[in-house]
Amino acid sequence: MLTFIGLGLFDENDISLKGLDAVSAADLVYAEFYTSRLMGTTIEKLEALYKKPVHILLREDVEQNPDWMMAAKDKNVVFLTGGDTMASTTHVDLRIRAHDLGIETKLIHGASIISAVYGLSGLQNYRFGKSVSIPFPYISARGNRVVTETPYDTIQKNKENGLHTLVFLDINPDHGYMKVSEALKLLMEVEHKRNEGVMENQIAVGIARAGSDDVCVKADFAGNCGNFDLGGPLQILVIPGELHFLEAEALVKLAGAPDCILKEE
Ligand SMILES: C[S@@+](CC[C@H](N)C(=O)[O-])C[C@H]1O[C@@H](n2cnc3c(N)ncnc32)[C@H](O)[C@@H]1O
Repeated sequence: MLTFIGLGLFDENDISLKGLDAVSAADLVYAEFYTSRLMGTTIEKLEALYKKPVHILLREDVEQNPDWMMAAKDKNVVFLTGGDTMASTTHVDLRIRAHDLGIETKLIHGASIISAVYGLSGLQNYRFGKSVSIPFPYISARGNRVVTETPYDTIQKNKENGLHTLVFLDINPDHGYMKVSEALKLLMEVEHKRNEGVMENQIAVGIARAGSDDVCVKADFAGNCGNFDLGGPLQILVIPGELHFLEAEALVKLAGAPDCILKEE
């Protein structure tokens, strides 16, 4: 049996009791932390809680050579991830691979950043369009710095349909954890390059450290990048589309957005 377990949002105590029982009963424990991280804990703390070793998988172990899962044919193997267990396509792919190998699978869910965003911002889940990820800029083969423009386009398309965009921020071994302020600067860079003037006067919502006691939620105009200094990681960004009056009220009262967004209604 291969059991996929979501660890929740912040530290070792965010796992469900069901999840903890499954880890305690497991013969082998694997985890990946490249799609998300639990910033409030360490591998040592997880191992102390589970009373067994946790084997950390690299991206290639998960996406290219998941041969470790063969043990699940006759053992209880658990696979741990930050957040919920199936919130990334990678994990669905892994489950399908297990199915094709004749391995039985089971899911034990955890709190996800996706639903935490709705609660923390007051933005309603049915008003979100396609989500997007912003990667760190990279240097092309010709030596140019390249800023990916797809996130900007997706945000504009969602906005045309009145929809909000959830923007995941890059976690990268070389660059670290992207912050909301950096993401906004990258979006603004695309905007200036295209000479379009919509982003600056657009409300943005930044959320940092969801699930911790130190959670921070801030809404302001995207042009005020300096007001989005939210402290440490992890961070996530939302670019709202049309605001329902309750959503606008929540952003003003719960996230410090300027009052003028209420007058737009
Ligand atoms: C690709 S998503 C993976 C989502 C995860 N499987 C889940 O269900 O929560 C990871 C991104 O979500 C955001 N994120 C995840 N946990 C977060 C947290 N506790 N607070 C703020 N942002 C978070 C970050 O932008 C991070 O790079």
